[in-house]
Amino acid sequence: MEGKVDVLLTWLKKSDKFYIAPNISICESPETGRGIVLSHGSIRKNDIIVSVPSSKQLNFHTILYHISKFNKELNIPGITIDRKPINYEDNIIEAENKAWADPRYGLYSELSKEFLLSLSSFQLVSFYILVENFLLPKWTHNEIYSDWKPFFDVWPSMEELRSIPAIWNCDPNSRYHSLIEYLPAASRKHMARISGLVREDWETISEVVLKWNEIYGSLSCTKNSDKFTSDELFSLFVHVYFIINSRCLYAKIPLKIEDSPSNFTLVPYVDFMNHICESDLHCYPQLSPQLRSEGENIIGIGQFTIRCGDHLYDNINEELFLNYGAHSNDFLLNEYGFVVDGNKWNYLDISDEIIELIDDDKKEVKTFLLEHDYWGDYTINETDISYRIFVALNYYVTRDERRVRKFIEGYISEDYFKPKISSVLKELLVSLTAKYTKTLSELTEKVSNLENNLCLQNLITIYKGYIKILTQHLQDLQS
Ligand SMILES: C[S@@+](CC[C@H](N)C(=O)[O-])C[C@H]1O[C@@H](n2cnc3c(N)ncnc32)[C@H](O)[C@@H]1O
Repeated sequence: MEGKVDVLLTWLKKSDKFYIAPNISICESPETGRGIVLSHGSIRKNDIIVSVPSSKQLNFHTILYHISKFNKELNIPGITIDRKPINYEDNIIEAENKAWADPRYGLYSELSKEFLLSLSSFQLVSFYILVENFLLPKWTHNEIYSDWKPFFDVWPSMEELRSIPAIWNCDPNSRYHSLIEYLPAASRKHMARISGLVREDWETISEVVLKWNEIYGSLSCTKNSDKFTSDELFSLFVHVYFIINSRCLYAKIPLKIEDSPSNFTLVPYVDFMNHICESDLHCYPQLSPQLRSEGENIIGIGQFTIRCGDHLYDNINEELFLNYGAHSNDFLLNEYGFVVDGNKWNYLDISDEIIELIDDDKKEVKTFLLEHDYWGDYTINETDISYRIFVALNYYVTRDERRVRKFIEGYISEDYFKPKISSVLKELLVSLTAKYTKTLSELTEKVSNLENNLCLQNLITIYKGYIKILTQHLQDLQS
């Protein structure tokens, strides 16, 4: 990887707008992959760690710009190449000549402005990466590579992404499909939602990808060898999808402001930063708008800079971190494929268990809770049992509409209901603890029989986190 990082830096340094602190470097570990570390000296508050020009980022705008290098009719003022009026005949001859050398002239010219603008960021970025990183080298017998190759080459392999549950579910080649049954309910729901998005996005772009694969893969003289099978293409798409999902950084995309999941950019080198649970302490991102000088072609959305937060980095080899958000282990596992021991943002979603307990035949409890907007979404974190759980149990146990309403309105405190609901609550927490302890021991036994157990270890960490939360509240109830 060291050589690939050097190539990446050489590529980035071609832009005089790229800056990198002289005292950082890349480290690599089997648990966290690549990360940025301090190599000497110190880095203090507001120091710039790395700053990447707009033109070196991959996002909805820069991709449209690059496609317009090949598709001369793609014209979106301020985003695509600012062209002089074109002579159509010359243009066709030029395109035909170039198409022999680089298939992108022909292919990207097939993409209409309407089609491109109708795609979400995820769809356009994954489509573009799939073509540039995988299809182009295959079709051209490794003669033509994308300009983004130095960036692509430092991304994780599919094997490195193996602990993401939606990959176990979507990728027909995944060896971890059997682990799905051990996913906690929250993770299972999250996995199902992401799997749905993967399939939806594939549905949208696959028509063009499969068609191009047919046409260009068949031009070869080496019998079909340049064609991917549709399963291979889908696997590659899944790989690309999770590279994007685990590395994208929030950034406003002017063409996609209304579609919040589309507001992201991929930023080389910045995407080596690993996550830390503490928020507002470590490094932080800044996006400065593009300044346009006269006659200059503007590419992209703005310079992306990472600065040092309050934490002083002054230990050699100390890792520089970014906080990806206040995320629980269920969230981190599903979006990024890792978990953190003792993650303070962990919580437990016990909606299914509470609903099973309180949903009586007459639907009396459900009707009351629905009417007051307290049906479902019942969670517990390290410090609190959610107010919603108290409302639900208070009504389930007492059926005292008047007093529960007053509790909802804040006129009656928890102290009135606590003695009434404590045995039901305790029973529930005890049974959940027993359930998770059983799953934990099954997983622990399984893990000892497996060579490569990262995926199982992650699940074990999640269940240990749940048991810790439950034990804490049981102790509180006992005291
Ligand atoms: C934005 S990338 C960070 C760079 C990444 N380590 C690499 O090798 O390229 C996010 C990925 O890094 C890994 N990662 C980030 N923070 C981590 C952490 N605290 N513990 C374990 N893995 C982490 C996960 O694989 C995650 O999907």
